[in-house]
Amino acid sequence: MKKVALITSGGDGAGINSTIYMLANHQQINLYGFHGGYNGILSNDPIHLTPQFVDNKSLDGIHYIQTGRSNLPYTQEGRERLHRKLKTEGFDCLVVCGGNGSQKAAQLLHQEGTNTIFVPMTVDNDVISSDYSIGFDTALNKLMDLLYGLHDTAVNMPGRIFMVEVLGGNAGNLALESTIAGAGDLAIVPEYATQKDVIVKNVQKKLKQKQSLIIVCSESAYEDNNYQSGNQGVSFEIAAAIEKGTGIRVRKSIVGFYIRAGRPSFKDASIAAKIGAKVAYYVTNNQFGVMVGVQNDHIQAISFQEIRKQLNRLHPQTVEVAKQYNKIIH
Ligand SMILES: Nc1ncnc2c1ncn2[C@@H]1O[C@H](COP(=O)(O)OP(=O)(O)OP(=O)(O)O)[C@@H](O)[C@H]1O
Ligand SMILES: O=P(O)(O)OC[C@H]1O[C@](O)(CO)[C@@H](O)[C@@H]1O
Repeated sequence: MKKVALITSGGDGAGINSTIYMLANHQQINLYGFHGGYNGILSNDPIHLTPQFVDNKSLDGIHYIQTGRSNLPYTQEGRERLHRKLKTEGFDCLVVCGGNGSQKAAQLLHQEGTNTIFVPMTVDNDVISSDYSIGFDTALNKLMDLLYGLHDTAVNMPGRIFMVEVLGGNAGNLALESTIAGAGDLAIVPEYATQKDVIVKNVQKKLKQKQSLIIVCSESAYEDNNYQSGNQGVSFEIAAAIEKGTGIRVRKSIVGFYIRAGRPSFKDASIAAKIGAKVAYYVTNNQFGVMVGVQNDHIQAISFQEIRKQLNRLHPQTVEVAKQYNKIIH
């Protein structure tokens, strides 16, 4: 039997319960979760995630384990405390589910002696060296729902410009993918950060071709690129410039946080469950220091040493289509 500690860290992502469910149901795994990210390992009692505990709840929007952001792993001293606690409690390994920051901390802990496995989970879909992060598809489905409504109201009451601001951290994946799938007119993304006056000219040009426009703006799509995590409202500044340049009032929506949770889509539940089964395989075969993510449509483990240094980029085919149809300014 392996005694496994599990945390989620950073923002939540729909589907992660399916990963936990598969681990909890493995016959050779005794699974414990700590609420509150890395800090929770020290400050919270472990919750025994037995098959009975996780039964019938794996598709819930509320996660078995609460996530959090923590200062501890940034310092050697903080990490020492984590190592000591996990060792004292007799854990064979730590499974961390989260985004890029959480991945970095997991790598450090592993290097320093705690057996660690990492699972990519963030609506931003920007985890280094994984093509997919748990939670992205559910978030996109929620954005699609908003876009269905905007298209309808755009017909019912024509002649409007809609501006939608979406999460995404430093990555434009949510904004760009929802623009292409949701028939938006323009995506404003940090990877193609643009001056406001250029955006206004682009909008003026588009208004010569159609009456209503839907613009999807990433929360970090700031012309000066000085975005800090958690900032919201950049779309209001861009909307103000568009109003000035076109004389048309912009109807704004900051979508915010409801896309981050909820019941998982098929894709998220499916990928998360398969990742859970693969993590169980690695744990029970004593193979640690890996991220179990997605590469070329396959659930695969990649060693921490192989993880590339550069950030994930937007999907190249989506960018190609966006450029071809003038849905990003490049
Ligand atoms: N450079 C780092 N060194 C050590 N630990 C880190 C580092 N960056 C982040 N962490 C740890 O990981 C936690 C989560 O990181 P962060 O806030 O960057 O979110 P994330 O994992 O990238 O997820 P999300 O995409 O949801 O924001 C931090 O609160 C901290 O505990
Ligand atoms: O929930 P917090 O700490 O405000 O963080 C917000 C950030 O987390 C994310 O939702 C990723 O989890 C980003 O898209 C966003 O910038």
